[in-house]
Amino acid sequence: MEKGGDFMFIKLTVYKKNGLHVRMAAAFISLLQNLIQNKEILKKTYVLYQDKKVQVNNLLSLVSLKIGQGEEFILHFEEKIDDQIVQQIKDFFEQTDLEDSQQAETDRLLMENSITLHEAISALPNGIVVVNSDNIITYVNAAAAKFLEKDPHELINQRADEVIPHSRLHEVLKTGKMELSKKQEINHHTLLTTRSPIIFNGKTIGAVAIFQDISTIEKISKELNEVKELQQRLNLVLKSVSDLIGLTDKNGNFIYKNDEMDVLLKKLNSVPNIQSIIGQHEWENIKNTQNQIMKLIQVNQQSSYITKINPIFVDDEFRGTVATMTPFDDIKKLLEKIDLMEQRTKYLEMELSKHQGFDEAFHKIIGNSETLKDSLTIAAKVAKTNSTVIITGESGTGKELIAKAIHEASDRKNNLFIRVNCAAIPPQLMESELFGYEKGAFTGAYKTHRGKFELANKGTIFLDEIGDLSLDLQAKILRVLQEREVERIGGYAPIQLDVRVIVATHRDLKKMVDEGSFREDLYYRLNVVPIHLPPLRARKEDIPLLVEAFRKQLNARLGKNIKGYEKGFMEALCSYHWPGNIRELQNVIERLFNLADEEILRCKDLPYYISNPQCQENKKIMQKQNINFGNEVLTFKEYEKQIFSFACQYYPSYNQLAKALGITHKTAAKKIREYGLEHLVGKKYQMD
Ligand SMILES: Nc1ncnc2c1ncn2[C@@H]1O[C@H](COP(=O)(O)OP(=O)(O)OP(=O)(O)O)[C@@H](O)[C@H]1O
Repeated sequence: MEKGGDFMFIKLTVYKKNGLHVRMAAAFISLLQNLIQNKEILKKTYVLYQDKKVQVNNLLSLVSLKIGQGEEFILHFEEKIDDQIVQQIKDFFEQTDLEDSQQAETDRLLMENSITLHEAISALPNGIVVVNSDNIITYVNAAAAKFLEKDPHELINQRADEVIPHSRLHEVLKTGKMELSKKQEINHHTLLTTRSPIIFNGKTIGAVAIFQDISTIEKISKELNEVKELQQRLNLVLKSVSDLIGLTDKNGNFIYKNDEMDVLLKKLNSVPNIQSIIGQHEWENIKNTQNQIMKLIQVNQQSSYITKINPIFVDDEFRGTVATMTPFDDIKKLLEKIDLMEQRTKYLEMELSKHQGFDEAFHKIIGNSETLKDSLTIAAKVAKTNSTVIITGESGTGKELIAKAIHEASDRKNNLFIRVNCAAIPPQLMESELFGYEKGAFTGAYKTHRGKFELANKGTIFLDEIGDLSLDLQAKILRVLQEREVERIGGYAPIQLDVRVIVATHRDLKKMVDEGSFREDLYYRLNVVPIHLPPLRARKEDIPLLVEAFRKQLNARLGKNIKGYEKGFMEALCSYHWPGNIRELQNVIERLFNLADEEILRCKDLPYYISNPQCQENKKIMQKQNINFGNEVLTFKEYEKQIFSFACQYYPSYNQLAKALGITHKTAAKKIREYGLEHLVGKKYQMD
């Protein structure tokens, strides 16, 4: 025994056959508890064996030292112990058998320890499986049974490798080597398994497997990885946007800012908080109202930003803000670009519809001028509807041609296109022409006659020269347009109609309305889709195209083989002002075809007034000089007929003729009809 100050070391030898076995260790602890009543002293009493040091009153620790027979160990007190006690301890190790009282106390201690140990192991969250040297399971705690999804009694006495997937305990039994923290999956649990041999007296008497469930940790770590990945992605996104983005804490200090925001803050050279950008007032506003703000903020002289600040509230508590700023110049430029693109798209759409959109019905309308294409674009669009169309333009500009094309391009194309020249039909016949009559409605009505409107049912009626209709008939037409029904003269019941109405005029209807010669209500009824055809002189680029088209048509029709034109021919045509428009051009070309002996059209064959533009003004004078009244005095009617038969030959249209004679278009049409001179109209116009 050694004593040093308060320290005491007692050297003891274990003589018992099985060394310091469990029962003896329990008896030893029980003895010490009896001898040393002061628990504090006992707590500080240790057993030193080889290089290990354990508390003496811990049975498991003591037994785990595995002190064998004849081996020595040191009992170390940190307090001074009575010599008597020391002697009793020594005696205990020298005595051979335990006394009865010692025996009973030992059993109690052992029992207590075993139960405590069992409870502790059972309650462990880690699974524990113990096997004997034959790899038969001898112990399973509740956690292990749960991982294996079996009752403990189903596992006890079973071979471990038969009931535990990848048990490997037999390997541990074989090698005697510990396997530390090996990962394995058992029934959806991710487990870290430590397997160690149980060695006693140098022999492997069994093995123990300890399973630690790391499923939750695994899940958390996976989630953590995902969060990390997400964060990295978010960082990348925030870095790659050109907007300025930042997160602030509740004091406005930036806790995150992307590079662009960083650059701005550095430029501002002030405290790096959001207040330095939006001002203290706005900041207070956000905090108090919990509202988002979106403002154009001029940060410095050069730059302003569309700034959006969203407050972050958690459980009604203000936690900070998310700020995004978009350079306003960028947006302005973008808006300008969008505007430009929109304009371009519109232009391209229009161009496209001009080139592609026309129905085949429009292909016979020759011309490439913008003005004509604009008119055709409207015509092609309106063809698909049932709207009333009014076509205006000088005589010979192609009003009827367009009206027909609209009909041909419409769903009505398989039904009739009925043309009514309102200037050519005498007013007294007009009503019966338009609306028809019942048998016996008036003298001479021997049978029922269907009017043009009726004939055009399901098709199109084209009322040419609508401006020449009497006010009375205008009212009747208006009724048809409103009611979509006609009543034959002498008829009793109205007839329902489905007619598409297209009207045309060379007159200024608006002016006529102002003058009271055209009904205002009808004017607005008709003016739904106006299409204006420009005169040929306003689209001279179409002349070569038209001439070429007429050349081909006439070659085919007249069996000729005119191949081209003399130099200067086209120029002469283009410098003429074509008062009779395309009809006049068509007639001139046809006349040249008749005159041509060669394969080309020559300038010398052109009418004098076309090849010599300076003579055009003299034409009227020459015409006037040509009137010959003779020596006989005739009746006024006969003179009138002579005047009309002379004059109408020199003008290609009623309109021009009327202008030349200083009368209305209507009167001119009436007189020509009256004297049956229609076949002479424009006859000498080219011949002059
Ligand atoms: N763009 C064109 N392409 C080919 N031929 C055309 C074109 N425009 C008109 N024409 C032809 O010119 C002639 C006159 O056309 P249309 O009768 O349609 O004119 P309009 O304006 O109705 O005349 P008006 O007012 O005297 O009745 C027709 O033979 C027609 O085929």
